[in-house]
Amino acid sequence: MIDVQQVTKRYGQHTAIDRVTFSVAKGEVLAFLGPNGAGKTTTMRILTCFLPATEGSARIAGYDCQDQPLEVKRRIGYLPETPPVYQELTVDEYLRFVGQLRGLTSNTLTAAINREVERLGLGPVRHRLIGNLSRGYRQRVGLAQALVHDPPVLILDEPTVGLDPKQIIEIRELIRSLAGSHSVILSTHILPEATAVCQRVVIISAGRIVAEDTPDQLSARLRNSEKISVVLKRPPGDVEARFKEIPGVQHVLAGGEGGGFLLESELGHDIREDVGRLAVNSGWGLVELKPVSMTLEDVFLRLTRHEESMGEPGQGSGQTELEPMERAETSS
Ligand SMILES: Nc1ncnc2c1ncn2[C@@H]1O[C@H](COP(=O)(O)OP(=O)(O)OP(=O)(O)O)[C@@H](O)[C@H]1O
Repeated sequence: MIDVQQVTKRYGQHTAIDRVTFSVAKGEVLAFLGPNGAGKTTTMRILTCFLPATEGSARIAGYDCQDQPLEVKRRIGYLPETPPVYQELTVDEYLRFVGQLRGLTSNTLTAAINREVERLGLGPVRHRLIGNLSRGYRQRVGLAQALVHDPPVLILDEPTVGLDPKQIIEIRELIRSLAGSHSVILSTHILPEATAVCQRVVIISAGRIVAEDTPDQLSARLRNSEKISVVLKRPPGDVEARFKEIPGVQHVLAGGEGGGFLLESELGHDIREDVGRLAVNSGWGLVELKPVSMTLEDVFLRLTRHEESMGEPGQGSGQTELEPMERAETSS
């Protein structure tokens, strides 16, 4: 239903997204997960025909976002980060206005408005001015305008930002209820939101897709490698290379201050004895050696943390961040 192939967007010299490729099946809810500035809004804007891609192709229901924007727009509902509502209209008036823009007429229009008012629990406020509504209600009105023409595809950009916990739960439930009947892309920087609401997660970092899977599979991959934490008082300069010589060690990460290292090995390959022996025999001052478990959150942070330290996508260190997931893939 949504097909994005090798899409790149450059703003002048700055590459905002770099060869982004993913697809969303009919009735599927996909999370587009990434930290601020990763390129989520840029991708949403290309899909909704607000921006042309510099390279690559984006298609919705078979129509090209660049060449057939009217056909695409007929088939999508879009909720941008800030809901596009008119404060001086009532909810009813606004939905009527949007419905008419979407080409709905008389009976169909009234039925569509009633359907969305019911679906979004807007009954108590339908005759109130939007400007006087709480942020949660305004967000629901934003969703109602995206749904009023009953599009097969919904594109939601950070739909729960700024809402209170109760409102967040309500909006998430609503999005979940759209699965099956609608194809949805939900852009978010909140990992639990992605895993709670979506059937599949695409993780974007510095304009590149760094992982794509179901929430369960992403977690399962974590269990496919073993990790130990090692702390040394006197690590030598070539400690990482020395650790890598141990059979089964796949990856060594320097863990910040205090001589800490994270070693990853194949599932079922217990490297603790070899690591301990090497550290003790070499006089490195072994003070800690323990297994660690990583959560999905840890992996997300590792996949995306270079965001702060690197700018342009495609310039080097992003590859290092990719390795843990790629390695997990080969061992699963
Ligand atoms: N019009 C623009 N001109 C120049 N650079 C831009 C423009 N819009 C976005 N960018 C840059 O492109 C990159 C991606 O921005 P984008 O808004 O798509 O990220 P995002 O993942 O949606 O982040 P956020 O959640 O903060 O909105 C950022 O580095 C941003 O500064």
